[in-house]
Amino acid sequence: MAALVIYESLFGATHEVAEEIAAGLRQNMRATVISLHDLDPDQLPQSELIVLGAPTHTHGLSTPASRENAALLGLDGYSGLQLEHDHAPIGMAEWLEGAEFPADTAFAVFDTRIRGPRLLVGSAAHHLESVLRESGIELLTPPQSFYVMDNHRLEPGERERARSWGTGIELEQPNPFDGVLDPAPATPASIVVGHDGSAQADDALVTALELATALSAPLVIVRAWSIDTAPRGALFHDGFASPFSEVDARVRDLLIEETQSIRERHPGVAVEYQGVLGQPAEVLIEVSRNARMLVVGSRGRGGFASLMLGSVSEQCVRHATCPVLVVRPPGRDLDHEGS
Ligand SMILES: Cc1cc2nc3c(=O)[nH]c(=O)nc-3n(C[C@H](O)[C@H](O)[C@H](O)COP(=O)(O)O)c2cc1C
Repeated sequence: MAALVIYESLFGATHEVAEEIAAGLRQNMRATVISLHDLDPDQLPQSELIVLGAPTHTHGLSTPASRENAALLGLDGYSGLQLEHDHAPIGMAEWLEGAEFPADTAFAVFDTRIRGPRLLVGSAAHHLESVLRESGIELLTPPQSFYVMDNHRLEPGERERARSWGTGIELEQPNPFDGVLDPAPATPASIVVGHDGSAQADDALVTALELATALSAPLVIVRAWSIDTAPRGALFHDGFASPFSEVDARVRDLLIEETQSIRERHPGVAVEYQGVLGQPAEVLIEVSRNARMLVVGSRGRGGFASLMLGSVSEQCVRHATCPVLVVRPPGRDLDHEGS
């Protein structure tokens, strides 16, 4: 999840607020702060959330004339105010006229202004809201104002308020289970084989490849994963939880790597790989729903314990909707195992 806080600021107050809001946002997502004048348009499509902030000038967003007045104030030497930029050719209103945003971007807006009834002092944030609304964009959260004193500096406590407003902006998180409990079903001509990385899964794979060769059938090799069995380092990066689709891809890569030497013995078989979050039997039954056959090892990584609890192969035999072949390890007598 990434947010971009874009601000316009003449004397620095809106800039300060933008930094605090970004610090708050970082509790939940990555956040970058950028002045309107340094913005690279390529940054816009990379952000799920865009927060826009501007100072209130003459009741709304700044205009060329109001910025000129601000520049005079900043240059008079008495006010103690320093301009953020020597030259600020455009303001938020002008920039928005030419800006293009990806359709699914979420927006929030804020301003800095003098404390007082909005009808009297105006609000750049409300102006921003109506400009965005004209383009069909609705805000994620109501416009927010942060107050400056007569000297244009932030009132005490406003930085803290800005930070907690940032923390409170919540994007609707994509459902991490979207799609994952709905793995792609194998085609009716395919043979599906489960592979959990165990020696017995290798045996099942050898048999499945032999059958696929004999029947000229495509093969789907499936590995189910859970939080406990996900590859090391796949669940988090840079301190953020990876989307499950990314972990699926890592599991799939590992599956390709671990089954390569066996697969190479049957170069004529068309093979597809799937890494899927879910309970192994459920995933295998789902993928093989319409398939020609499901092939599983008699035991997976769970060994004896999983056999006692009802092994994957047993659940597949009971519940799969296609024929199931359970491959015994060569030269072993299952009747006497574990006793
Ligand atoms: C030309 C000019 C016009 C302003 N008009 C308003 C106004 O109508 N309402 C208001 O609340 N503040 C007004 N202000 C005060 C600004 O809101 C204040 O300068 C701003 O919040 C400071 O933010 P900045 O440091 O990021 O530029 C005005 C300031 C300037 C320089």
